Amino acid sequence: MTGNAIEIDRLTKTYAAVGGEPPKTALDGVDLTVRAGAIFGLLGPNGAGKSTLINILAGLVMKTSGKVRIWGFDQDVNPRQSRASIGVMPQELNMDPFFTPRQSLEVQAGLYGVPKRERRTDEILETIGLTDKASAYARNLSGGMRRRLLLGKALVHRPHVLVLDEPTAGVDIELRKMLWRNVRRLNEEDGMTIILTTHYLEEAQEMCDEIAIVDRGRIVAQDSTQNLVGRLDAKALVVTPQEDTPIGELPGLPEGVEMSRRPAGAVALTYRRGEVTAGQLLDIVRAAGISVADVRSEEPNLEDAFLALTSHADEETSGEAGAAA
Ligand SMILES: Nc1ncnc2c1ncn2[C@@H]1O[C@H](COP(=O)(O)OP(=O)(O)OP(=O)(O)O)[C@@H](O)[C@H]1O
Repeated sequence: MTGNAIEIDRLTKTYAAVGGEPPKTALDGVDLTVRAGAIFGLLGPNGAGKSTLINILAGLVMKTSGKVRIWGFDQDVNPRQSRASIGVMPQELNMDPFFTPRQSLEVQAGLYGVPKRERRTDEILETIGLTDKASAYARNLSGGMRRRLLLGKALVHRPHVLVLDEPTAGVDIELRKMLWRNVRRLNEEDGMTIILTTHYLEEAQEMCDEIAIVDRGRIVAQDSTQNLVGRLDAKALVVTPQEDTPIGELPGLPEGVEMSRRPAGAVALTYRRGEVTAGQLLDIVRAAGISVADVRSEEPNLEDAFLALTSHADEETSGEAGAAA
């Protein structure tokens, strides 16, 4: 497919009231598209609605309203085809302790209606590095092995779209590397579209070519990783003055340059690339009679972008959110 792997229009989910708790709106009008062939990151603070979104894609949670299309198939119109187009590696490790990895993969393939001759159980066992544990009971597998088995189960029906919900939460470095190697290979060699949630921003920055940030049930940003990082106040020049020339006001700062205070009398001047240069800012500082003791430049990263978009500082004090980048 050359178009979009996922198209979501005005998706809402309200969980019904339970035990004195009011109803909870977990998704509030989400519009989201994921390009076929992308490695797409879904980021957001705890409780933002990421799992709800993924579980709706997986067909595990019923949406309240809105449209979901997976690989071109509308979930309401073609539920079987849309379900067959997606594989989900869930967060939790619940699996039947009396199944071996081989049996688990076979049962899963059966559930998806994959004919026996088309099953790729050995190949998947090899991919997830469980060939020598193929006949061990799941209860005897380590946490890392169980997680790999969950990945294997998500692959039995050769889905076009693979969704990974926090795949590397709490796993060791070896397993994390192995998972990412597999994900990259599935994306590059098999052309699989990958959607993942992670709390590790560095990982998202490294792995994903596109990212959506979810906050309180809404998408607050969706862009290429590069643009997302670059579109916030792109750089900050941190200037520390000599003690005898503290920095007060800085007349002549161009519009769009923000000044925020740092420890030891320093200030951070946040500016956008292309609009002004560090040299011009330093000239303005010197023209204000300030002797510069130290100057350094800060590059933004995904964490800055994330914090600026989800910090909610705008509710209390307007305009502070992006100033620390
Ligand atoms: N079954 C449920 N019944 C009622 N409320 C729920 C249910 N599942 C989730 N919620 C609520 O919906 C909101 C979104 O939860 P969700 O699990 O989708 O967030 P998340 O972004 O995946 O968070 P985390 O990163 O902690 O997994 C939260 O306020 C949560 O308490």
